[in-house]
Amino acid sequence: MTMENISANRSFGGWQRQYNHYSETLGCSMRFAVYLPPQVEQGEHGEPGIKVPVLYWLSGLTCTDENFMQKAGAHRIAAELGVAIVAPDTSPRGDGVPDDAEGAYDFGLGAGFYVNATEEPWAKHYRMYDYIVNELPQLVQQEFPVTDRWSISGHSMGGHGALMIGLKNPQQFCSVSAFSPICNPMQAPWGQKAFANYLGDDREAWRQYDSCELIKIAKSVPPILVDQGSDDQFLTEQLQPEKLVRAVASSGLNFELRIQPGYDHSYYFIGSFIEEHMRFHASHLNK
Ligand SMILES: N[C@@H](CCC(=O)N[C@@H](CSC=O)C(=O)NCC(=O)O)C(=O)O
Repeated sequence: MTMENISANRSFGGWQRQYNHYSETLGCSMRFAVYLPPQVEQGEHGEPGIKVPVLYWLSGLTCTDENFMQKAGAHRIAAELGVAIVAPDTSPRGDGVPDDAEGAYDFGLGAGFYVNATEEPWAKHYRMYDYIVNELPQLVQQEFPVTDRWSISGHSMGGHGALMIGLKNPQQFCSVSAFSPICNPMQAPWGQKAFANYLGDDREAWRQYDSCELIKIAKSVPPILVDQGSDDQFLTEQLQPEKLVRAVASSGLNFELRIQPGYDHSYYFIGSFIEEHMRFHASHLNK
């Protein structure tokens, strides 16, 4: 696996970098961003750098690897805690990758929904589940000074991705968190559109990617933290956190959902609580 460094910026004593690489899983060139905290270069007293744990961040509809890194304000706290952040793109892209005919923001490019598509013309490239769970972590482990302690978080479509991937891979992630996740995509317009196109009409095939369905059958899951703004414009129709609460009820799982009064769906909300999520993840990554 080879990759090309396309940007590098000093940030809070560490480095924000972007890379291009050819993804065999997705059949196209992909860009991702990584924040490496100062600890990888040098210890506090001049001792050699160390390997650090990783937080994978999955972004929402219309995003690339850049939204979170530029808008969330996570670098300062990642630098303090000694946690690397990896932010992939939200779909395959490039020549030959099909898009929604109308260029809709909620399907196709920028809207991979973190599933492995089985329907044409999507099945060849739209394999974001395998990319996030397998190919990208392998590349990150190979190329960066990181440990095998990983957590996962995300926003909206990426919140769905983080919850779903964490629930399906409890051994791989030390903790899971989400901002404003699409909790029950099988029952939400964004999810129904994506799943019908990527997975076909058989709703049984949708269950494997729906957090509410997965949580009902989960035996052990990593600790989960969810934040949801009470004034989120997508709350009732698309996000439906009450369904997640209902699915978790009486399960005994380590799960907390907090409704944050007055907050909306934007990165101002993420920026307001990212420090708490980073500290939550660090407490589990460093166990
Ligand atoms: N119509 C809007 C919708 C796009 C939007 O709100 N995207 C959110 C994620 S929504 C769920 O996955 C987002 O994170 N946008 C990027 C940002 O930097 O705010 C539109 O087309 O803008």
